[in-house]
Amino acid sequence: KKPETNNNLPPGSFGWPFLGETIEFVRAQRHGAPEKFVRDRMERYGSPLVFKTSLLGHRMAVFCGPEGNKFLFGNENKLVASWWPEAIQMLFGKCLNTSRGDEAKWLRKMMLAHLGPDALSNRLTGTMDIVTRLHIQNQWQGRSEVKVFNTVKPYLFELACRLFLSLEDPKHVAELGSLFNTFLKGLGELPINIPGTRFYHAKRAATAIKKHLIMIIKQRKLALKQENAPSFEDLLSHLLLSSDENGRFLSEMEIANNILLLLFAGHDTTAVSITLLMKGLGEHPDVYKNVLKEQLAILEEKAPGEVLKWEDIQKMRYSWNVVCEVLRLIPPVTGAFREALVDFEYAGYTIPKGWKIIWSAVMTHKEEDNFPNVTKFDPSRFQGTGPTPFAYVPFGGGPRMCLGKELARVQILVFLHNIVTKFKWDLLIPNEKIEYDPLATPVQGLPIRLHPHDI
Ligand code: HEM
Repeated sequence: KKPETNNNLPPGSFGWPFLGETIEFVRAQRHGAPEKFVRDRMERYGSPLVFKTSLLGHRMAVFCGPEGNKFLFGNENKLVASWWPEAIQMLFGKCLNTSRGDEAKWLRKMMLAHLGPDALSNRLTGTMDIVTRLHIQNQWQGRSEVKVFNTVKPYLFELACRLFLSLEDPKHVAELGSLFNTFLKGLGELPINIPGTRFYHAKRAATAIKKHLIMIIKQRKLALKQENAPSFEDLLSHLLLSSDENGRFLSEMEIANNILLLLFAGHDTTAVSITLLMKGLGEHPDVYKNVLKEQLAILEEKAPGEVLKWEDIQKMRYSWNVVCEVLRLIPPVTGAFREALVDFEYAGYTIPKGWKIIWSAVMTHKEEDNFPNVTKFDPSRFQGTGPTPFAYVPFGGGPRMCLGKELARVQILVFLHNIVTKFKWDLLIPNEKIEYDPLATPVQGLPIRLHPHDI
């Protein structure tokens, strides 16, 4: 790297050549306290609004606090644009994650037509309830102990395959699921593509997954051409049939890459969130009782066997506040990256063009200034007007805000409804350690003891 000539850079250190401060950054994540990396440096440099560092081979500026989040979310496509580390870019290929500007806008619009509130309200909520009931019947009922993360992850993957691809064949889903587990392990790595590295295995798994997806895409194309073909109202058909304003359609590989992105984003984050939610409820029996009360009131109004509807989800206000508090204390995603499109000034410092930038949910969520009594588990923080704007950002904000926020809300609440109305549970490992690799996960997968109730 050329030495920096600009002498108005934010305070901070670039650390070791090439490695920079990556080791400290990763160590904080693996110890379950990613905010420590940011907090230590803020203390060292006199609580600046931004500090510099070097991570994953890049010069970076870390923006601290709600003002930083507001600035970055409000300047997307003007001063900054979404950016992901090379390993992620190489594993996903050309897709929404690696797109910017108008291309990203078009992709988001197209996907939101299938994943936004309209689609969820009309069809998807009921489907999720049916799949969830079956899952609980097969994987939870009759068992006295389960590992929550290991149990919900395959179910959420199965659900994502069904919602996005109408793929239901258990053998095919299990095969893809196993490739996915290898793929996920490479996302937080340096892109060193030599046999034996996690990245190398992840790259091979990504190629195999995309091969499967292309085969499914080709079959669907044929099916859509047939007269009297069954109607597939899923994301895949939607991506195949939608073009931009110039009549451009996505190529088969672009569709495969985007579906790979959604399968990843659509199951791993929610599996982690549900696991953390079960942990939170296991630790706070009073909160569990209030959630149960709300969910029973919804259940009592339904005819036997009737599935959940969009209106039922809207009634789960207290339950959603509880989920929000879980995502505040342990945000599954620590934050995300941007790239400076031009040289610009922030908080009196220059951020040079090309530098990468981090916004951090783990930091703002754990600041006493933003959340009084910050370590207390208190869902009532989300009543009324809620937290300070831009302090609570588990899904990001602005034009690149999480595309699956609504889908995640429905997935989590549908699961919560079904699980609390059937079971109470105890945590078998109190204070089980959480590790970020790259998402927040209890190291033993959260083993619990189940106590079914008769309702
Ligand atoms: C509780 C669960 C979830 C959390 C905490 C979460 C969090 C996030 C975060 C922090 C970002 C980065 C935003 C940024 O770059 O500023 C993001 C992006 C994204 N999420 Fe989620 N997510 C969740 C669930 C989902 C689901 C269920 C989907 C499925 C469809 C999804 C799809 C995406 C996509 C496609 C992006 C990229 C958006 C873009 O670049 O424009 N997420 N998510």
